[in-house]
Amino acid sequence: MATTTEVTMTKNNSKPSTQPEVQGGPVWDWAAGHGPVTGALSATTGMFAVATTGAATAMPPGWALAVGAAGAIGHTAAGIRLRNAGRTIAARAASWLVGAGWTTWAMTHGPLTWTALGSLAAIGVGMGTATRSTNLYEEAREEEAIAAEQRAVAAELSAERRTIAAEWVDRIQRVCGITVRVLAVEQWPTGTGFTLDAELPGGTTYDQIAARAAALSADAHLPHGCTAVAGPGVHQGRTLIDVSTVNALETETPYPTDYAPLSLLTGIPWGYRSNAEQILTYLREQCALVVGPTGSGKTNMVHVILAGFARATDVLTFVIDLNAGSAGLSWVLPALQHQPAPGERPLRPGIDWLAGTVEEAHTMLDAVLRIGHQRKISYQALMAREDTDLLPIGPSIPQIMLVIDEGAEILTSMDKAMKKLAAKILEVIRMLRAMGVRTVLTALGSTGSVLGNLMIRREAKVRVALTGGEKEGMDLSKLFPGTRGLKVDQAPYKGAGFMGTPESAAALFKCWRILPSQIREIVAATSERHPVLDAVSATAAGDAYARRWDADRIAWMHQPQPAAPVSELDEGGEGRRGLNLSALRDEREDGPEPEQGPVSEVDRLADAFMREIDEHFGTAPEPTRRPERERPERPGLNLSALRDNDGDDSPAPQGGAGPEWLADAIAAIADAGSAGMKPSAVADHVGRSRQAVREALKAAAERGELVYRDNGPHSVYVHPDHA
Ligand SMILES: Nc1ncnc2c1ncn2[C@@H]1O[C@H](COP(=O)(O)OP(=O)(O)OP(=O)(O)O)[C@@H](O)[C@H]1O
Repeated sequence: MATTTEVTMTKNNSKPSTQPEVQGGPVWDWAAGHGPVTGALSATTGMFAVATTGAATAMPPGWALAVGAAGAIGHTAAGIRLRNAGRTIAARAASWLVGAGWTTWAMTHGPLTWTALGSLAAIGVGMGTATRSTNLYEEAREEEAIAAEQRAVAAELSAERRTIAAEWVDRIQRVCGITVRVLAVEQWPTGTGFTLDAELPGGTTYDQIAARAAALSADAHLPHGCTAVAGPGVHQGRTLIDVSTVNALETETPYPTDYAPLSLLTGIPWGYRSNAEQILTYLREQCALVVGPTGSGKTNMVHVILAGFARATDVLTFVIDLNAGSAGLSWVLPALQHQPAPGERPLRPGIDWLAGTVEEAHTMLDAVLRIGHQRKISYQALMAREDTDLLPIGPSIPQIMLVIDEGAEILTSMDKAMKKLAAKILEVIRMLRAMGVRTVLTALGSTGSVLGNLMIRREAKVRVALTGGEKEGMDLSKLFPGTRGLKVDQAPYKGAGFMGTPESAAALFKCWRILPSQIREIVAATSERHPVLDAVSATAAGDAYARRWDADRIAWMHQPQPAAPVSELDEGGEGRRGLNLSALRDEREDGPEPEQGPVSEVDRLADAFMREIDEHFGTAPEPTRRPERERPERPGLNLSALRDNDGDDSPAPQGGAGPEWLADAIAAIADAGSAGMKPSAVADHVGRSRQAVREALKAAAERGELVYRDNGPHSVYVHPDHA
């Protein structure tokens, strides 16, 4: 009767055999399952064998009946445990009983008669048919059970969605006085919130809801850092309301380690929204402005921006960082210090040009302007052929992204030298959009004077405000005009803030954290990927560009970075930091060779680096003559790197208002926010006599550059932005 067991277990017994192969005979697989036909065949042959053997050996017929009854009971119990359908259990029990009945009858009347054989055949066919039918029925039942389970989950989900929809319809009605109809609720895959797709009542616009974002968030008891932001829907009568329920901005997320190639045309990621969606910037025609007070994560963000440009195959990045070049250095030094193994190509820096001084910045901006003008002339035919008024940017004609750290401060500086620089930056912004030169400016504060500039307002629509918990001087309404409901305290985390682009409305965002080790990895990973400046541009840029990695131009990069204290600088003159490169050059060329063993080693390395770069990558045409020595410029005033670079208390030789250190003093006072600074603290900061500082600050207040807050011995000077 063992074979009948196999018939009834067909469905659950279909696993492939794991029995080891037996050598020397037919393989008898006891674990193999049966289909309805083989099962019935196996059962009937088994019954026939038992009946003939039993008849021949005079076995008591009751035994077969007893075994059949036991099988029927066992299978009924097993069927119940497996939750088989009643009809399946009945069919299997009946198979056992009919089989046992026939065997008993055949043992009594003889199995070798036509009647016995005929009835056995009929039983076999019946068993096969019944098994097939119960199997089909069980499969159908199983499928139906799965479908029912899915329907239950869906019903539960849609019940949850319906609850959310009803709750938000009520809330919007209560807080905004607008009755919307929610058409869909989509849960974010990250599990950190949901989006409502709502239909607005006639004559209502989504910004009426957007303006009440903070009130909606409070009404919904959302955790800190979570928002309910209404944005445009598929048409003007619909709105999408993003509701974040988990604060994704709180956690520090490392820069994604997939350093895959990017293109300026398909967007460069700068960070992510509360729903973990990446924010792409499209900078073919747009400039960008990143505002972040000290400690907000601005330097980190500049590195993330440079990482994106380094990964792009159609971008060359020029960096101006008068703060001792600190933002750009991390992208140059890994290449400069790289010791290629034999046969290995030297690394190219992650940026294509770094200006750490005012002179170098002028050289760079002049070259960029020449490039732009020459591109306009030389690429006329190409643009006509391509039927476009925008230069077709790509790996063969790369876009130049000019990243200027604290660039907004240069633009608003009152200093004469800075004004000259500012004029060139503005010319680049105004003239070279079509020719593939765009800028990213950073600013310490969103001062009215930065955004008061029409050019910046018009050209820099990609805007970022890193708040990092800082409230002073953070005027989001100036940076994101027309967007209401943004509050600085929604993003009190470093690297978090608000970001808006023409494609993505201003809302909360977070920048990835990028570590120096990742910068080194990206420099290595992208070294072979950077485009080469097109010949037209390289010729226009001339020696200034071709010799940008010359030893004398990059010698400062090897100087110890922390600025020397004022006293040292004043005493020796030797201690002047790497900012004034021309000073280094002059000493070597005009006077006796100074005792600078390490510098000559540096020169040697730098020369080798320059040779290798040109040899392997041909980044620039070989210059035919030494560049004219440039007239040293007075260093600028309003940047921290230049703070200690002054000479004395006398007025600036250019006739600028106040002594040279005044801009530094004003910057420090601005940094102090609404608390302001006492003249004595300013004197300590700039290392000047109190008397001289008092007079200069007073004069600045009279010119309107500072505000004097009279409070007896606690009187302070406050920057107009914070007054
Ligand atoms: N995206 C980020 N995620 C998490 N933490 C960050 C992020 N960005 C910056 N931080 C933290 O904030 C600190 C300051 O960052 P960063 O130096 O970039 O700020 P900053 O605004 O440039 O300040 P400073 O002007 O003083 O250099 C970092 O050391 C890091 O601990």
